[in-house]
Amino acid sequence: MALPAYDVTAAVIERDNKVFCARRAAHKDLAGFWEFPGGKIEPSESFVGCLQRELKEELGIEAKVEKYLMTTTHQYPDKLIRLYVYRVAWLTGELTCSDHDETCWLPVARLRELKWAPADLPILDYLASDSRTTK
Ligand SMILES: Nc1nc2c([nH]c(=O)n2[C@@H]2O[C@H](COP(=O)(O)OP(=O)(O)OP(=O)(O)O)[C@@H](O)[C@H]2O)c(=O)[nH]1
Repeated sequence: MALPAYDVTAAVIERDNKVFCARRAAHKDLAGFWEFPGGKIEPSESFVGCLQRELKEELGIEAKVEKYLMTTTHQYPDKLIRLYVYRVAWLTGELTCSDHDETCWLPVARLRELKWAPADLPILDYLASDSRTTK
């Protein structure tokens, strides 16, 4: 039987030359793994609309989705994830985390110190080679 497939958006938010990282909480799948904030696209929702909604729900911020960066696909044992990654500017709102159990800001060169969700590893490669991202 075919595994379920999900379209998921994820945000690379940079401030002061550091990237925002969030750890999946104990009640979630992939608990303890780090990820970029975002979530599953709901029916008839746009990718940008999904990301803005998720960032409002999870972090309490209004965000401007600035640029599409990449898509990465990963087959987990129980599902296929297609991750659509965008560079996002944090516009307003105090960043408070309701969905993750830990967060941090790291320069791109240090992102690999965290244990990332396997689907995210190509994103780290992308950021390391992206001239716009501060290393
Ligand atoms: N948001 C996000 N999800 C990721 C990343 N990497 C990755 O493998 N995923 C996977 O993509 C899926 C996103 O689901 P989610 O649980 O965060 O999304 P959601 O809040 O919309 O869904 P829910 O209502 O089922 O909890 C999870 O299976 C998660 O493990 C990432 O960097 N960001």
